[in-house]
Amino acid sequence: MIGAVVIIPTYNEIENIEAVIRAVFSQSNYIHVLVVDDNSPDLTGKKVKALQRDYTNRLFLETRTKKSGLGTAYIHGFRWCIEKKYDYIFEMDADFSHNPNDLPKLYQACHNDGADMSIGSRYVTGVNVVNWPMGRVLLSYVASKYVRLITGMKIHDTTAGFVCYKRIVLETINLDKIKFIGYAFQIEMKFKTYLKKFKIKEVPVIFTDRTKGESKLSGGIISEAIFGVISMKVKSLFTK
Ligand SMILES: Nc1nc2c(ncn2[C@@H]2O[C@H](COP(=O)(O)OP(=O)(O)O[C@H]3O[C@H](CO)[C@@H](O)[C@H](O)[C@@H]3O)[C@@H](O)[C@H]2O)c(=O)[nH]1
Repeated sequence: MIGAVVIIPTYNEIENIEAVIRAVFSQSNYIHVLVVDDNSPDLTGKKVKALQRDYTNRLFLETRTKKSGLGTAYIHGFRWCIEKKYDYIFEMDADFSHNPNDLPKLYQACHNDGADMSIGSRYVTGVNVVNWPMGRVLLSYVASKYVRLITGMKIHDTTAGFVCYKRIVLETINLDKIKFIGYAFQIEMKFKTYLKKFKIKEVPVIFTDRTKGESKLSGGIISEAIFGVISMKVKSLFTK
């Protein structure tokens, strides 16, 4: 996976971070990792610094002062990766809900199969989610259908957070104008990619709920997604 970097946003992921970094590096001798940590009180960032000795010039850490949301962590990471001229830029959770073994499939969709954005999708063939409580599966599945309906995007998993972008996509989208921070951030990135007519390909994956640490999902994140999608669609109609 030459020219590829995986951005891993972290907040209190001390129980997962070492294993997930090692699992990513085991996929390829060329892949790089950027961790964007929000000064986690459990010292996730310190752990990453210690691991940098094992992965010189391949493992990077950006530390922000405080918890500021997943969306802004990714925007911070995107800017860093664009400046460093990586060709393929991944989004991946730290908690193994996204399986690092699927990284090559996402890379291949962009590198060999002509996609500009590939999405590790839970809903291409039914519902491929393991260990999530039924309420969360339903929320996520219904949210994806709702977003598809409102936006018109032909994507099954619109809130997916396991994504590979070609750099050109992130250079084309105006990152200053991305305003959502939670699930809605994932929807907004896909919508802007779709509006710019980039080629999007969904790659089926199995999403497995974390066994260590805690989800940062909150009520605010859900309502941001519900109302944000409508305002995003309405704005797009006026800016055509
Ligand atoms: N730096 C930083 N990282 C964060 C923050 N909030 C969450 N993260 C990191 O972002 C990743 C995902 O966070 P979770 O809290 O585990 O997310 P989730 O609820 O399981 O949501 C996942 O599924 C959603 C769709 O169902 C996705 O929309 C979402 O992006 C994510 O992949 C983890 O690595 C977590 O540490 C934050 O404020 N700052």
